[in-house]
Amino acid sequence: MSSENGDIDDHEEGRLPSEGSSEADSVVRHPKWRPHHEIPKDDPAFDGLSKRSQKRLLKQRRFEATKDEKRAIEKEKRKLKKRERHEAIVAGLAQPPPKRAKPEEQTPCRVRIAIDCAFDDLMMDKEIKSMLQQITRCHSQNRLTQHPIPFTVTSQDKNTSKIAQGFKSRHDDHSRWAHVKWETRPIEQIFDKDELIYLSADATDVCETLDESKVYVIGGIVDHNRHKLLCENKAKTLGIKSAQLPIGDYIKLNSRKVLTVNHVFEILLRYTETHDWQKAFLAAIPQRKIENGQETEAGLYEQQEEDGGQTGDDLVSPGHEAELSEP
Ligand SMILES: C[S@@+](CC[C@H](N)C(=O)[O-])C[C@H]1O[C@@H](n2cnc3c(N)ncnc32)[C@H](O)[C@@H]1O
Repeated sequence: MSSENGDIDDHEEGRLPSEGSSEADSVVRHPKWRPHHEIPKDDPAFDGLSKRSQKRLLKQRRFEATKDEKRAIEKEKRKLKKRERHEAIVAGLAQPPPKRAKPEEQTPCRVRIAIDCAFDDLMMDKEIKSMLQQITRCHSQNRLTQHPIPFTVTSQDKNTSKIAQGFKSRHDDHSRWAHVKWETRPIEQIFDKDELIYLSADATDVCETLDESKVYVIGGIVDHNRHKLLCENKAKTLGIKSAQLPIGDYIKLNSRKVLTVNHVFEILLRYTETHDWQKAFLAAIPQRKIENGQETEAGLYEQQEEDGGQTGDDLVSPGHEAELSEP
């Protein structure tokens, strides 16, 4: 962009700084282009690295340098949101979040869910972390309702499962969570194939209702769609029926309809309460993911989360938001 005196604006993103060369002035770079001189020449950590690795290291350093500041900003934002929500509740403009139910006073649903955690090897460490948080959130949702859905987390051998090890290192007393079973065996060894329905956004069949004699399997993976058709293919290989949620019949999403484990879990939970898919989707899927700004209630219960006040969205690491909508 030319400034008033006709010079090239060096700050315009994607354009080379003016260095007197008319050729350089006319070259338009990719918006993510940054000058190479940012890579420190006298830092031995960069020696011998490929350009790509140098950039990665630089990016990591920038991230480390700004991490605390960004966290503090996020914390402030959360505080503000919490205050706003409180004020809205006091003013009668929003509903107070439901209270946690005591396990002994809850009546579990007959519908069952299994979270198939046999995909550790396909996830990076931060994705494993995200998976732990998503499972925690499923449990948190169960604690807020009178009729929780019992769920089994499968493939949880403590010697081989990164998820099991992750929970252990968090000193979480997860093994005592109400309405949750931790199974070392894989799904196909625990349940009869006939009672299993593998949920998959890629399935041809659509889940019209929830059948109390079935176990609905959610693929316990955060993969940002690197592994396309993963669960659909697994269901086929095991000879298990698969089905997708009827999202398209009720709401329009801004992007693809692959959801996170906790969102799928919450949709099923809300459906068992209301028997209304539309209400279930609007209650569980974040507003920004829904086209035409249909009012959602997603996040209404966030304050009561056990996972450090994180919202479902927070559970997705930066740059990985795609999976909410999905990749
Ligand atoms: C992040 S997704 C996994 C995506 C993975 N690439 C795949 O192909 O299965 C996590 C799980 O949520 C469930 N899920 C997500 N979106 C769904 C949808 N629209 N319908 C049914 N199940 C869905 C599936 O069980 C899926 O395995």
